[in-house]
Amino acid sequence: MIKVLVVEDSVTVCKVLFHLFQQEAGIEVEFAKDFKTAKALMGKNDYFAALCDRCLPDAPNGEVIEWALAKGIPAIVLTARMDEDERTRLQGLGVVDYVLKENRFSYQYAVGLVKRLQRNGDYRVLVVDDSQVARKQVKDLLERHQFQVAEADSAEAAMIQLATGEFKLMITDYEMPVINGVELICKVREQVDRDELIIVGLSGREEVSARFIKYGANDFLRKPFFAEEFYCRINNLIQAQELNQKLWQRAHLDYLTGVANRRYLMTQLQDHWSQSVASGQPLCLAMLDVDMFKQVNDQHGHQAGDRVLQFLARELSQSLERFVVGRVGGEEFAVVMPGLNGEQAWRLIEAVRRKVTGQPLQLEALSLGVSFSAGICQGRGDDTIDTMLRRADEVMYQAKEAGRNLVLLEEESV
Ligand SMILES: Nc1nc2c(ncn2[C@@H]2O[C@H](COP(=O)(O)OP(=O)(O)OP(=O)(O)O)[C@@H](O)[C@H]2O)c(=O)[nH]1
Repeated sequence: MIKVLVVEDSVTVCKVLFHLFQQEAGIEVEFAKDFKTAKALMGKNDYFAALCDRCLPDAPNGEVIEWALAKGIPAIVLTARMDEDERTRLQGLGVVDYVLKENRFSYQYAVGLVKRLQRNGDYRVLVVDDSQVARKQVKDLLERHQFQVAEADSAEAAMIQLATGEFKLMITDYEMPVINGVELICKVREQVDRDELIIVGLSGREEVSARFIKYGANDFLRKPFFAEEFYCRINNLIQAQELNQKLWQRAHLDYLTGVANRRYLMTQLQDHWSQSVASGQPLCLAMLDVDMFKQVNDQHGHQAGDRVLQFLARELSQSLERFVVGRVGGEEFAVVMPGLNGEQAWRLIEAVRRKVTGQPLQLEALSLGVSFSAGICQGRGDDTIDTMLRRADEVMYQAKEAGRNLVLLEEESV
């Protein structure tokens, strides 16, 4: 939970912001109607950010903004008017942004900005430039928007840092000794695609801008650039990437449990099977079905049934981190286990069965015992993914017939 302070003397603006913040989980908002109250609150509370009215009865010239910044609180300015001089002055002070109090979209933008800053805190950015002064300028801008920033003074140093795979964004200059920014992008793109790492090129040379994009940058900025444009571009790129990730998740993951959906599991199974055939490494497939699941729904309701599915999916994902877990039907899950032979796969799934049956699921006052039956087969030379699925399914039904709460390995896979 983060705490945000709104310093604003207009009751209407406070009401609108209160309403908008209330819809956001994880943000607590406090209000101060004047500079004096704001100072007292900032003195005793830790604020993640402050939305500060530029003109208050007891602070008509943005004094509250400077006060918040001096306390290390990121400040977003609320203002009725803005001109070029004031914009430059505010940027110089180091504010996050300013919001013109025009309409409800302005306030939505302000609330969205707080959420953006909160998420930015999880993102690492690499700034690549041989000039320390230029690196510092970009780093300062990024830190103002809460990004975690690392620096590299050459393309070679950047490649080493990028190998950690921790970065969301790289901002690179063009002109650097030995390897320039465009060459760096070419090298990076051999390993990491546009969805995994956003790259922005910086250059004062017009002809370089297009080359940045052609060779794999997501965007570029001409130097010298305005801080406001810099932030708009970076935020847009990150929002687009977040949206892509959301779309990817919707297309590939099961909405209820968060594990792979049927289609994604099938493509993963196909890929792993092709690799297994090519490498000669074993591949096992397990099909799991919750026992007496209809009874759970009938006796305790559909919601309780959903909780059982979520519980099992969580247990499977946690215990089988290295493998692909998917929900392939109502109460049916599958696990793709490359590199394991039948015995090894059986031991692993059996360990999960013991763990699941050993800890009843607590649903408020209700304690629900959950168990599953599973069938495992190891891929053979003449298999397709369909024959593997059929064989694992058949063994799973044998486990059901044998009394449930049982993991069986296909005889031929022993
Ligand atoms: N809560 C919930 N139930 C689901 C979902 N999808 C399928 N089901 C239910 O899963 C149940 C499956 O029941 P059955 O196939 O008869 O199997 P079972 O009761 O688990 O019995 P055995 O498999 O023989 O142990 C049905 O009642 C479906 O309505 C879901 O997403 N949520």
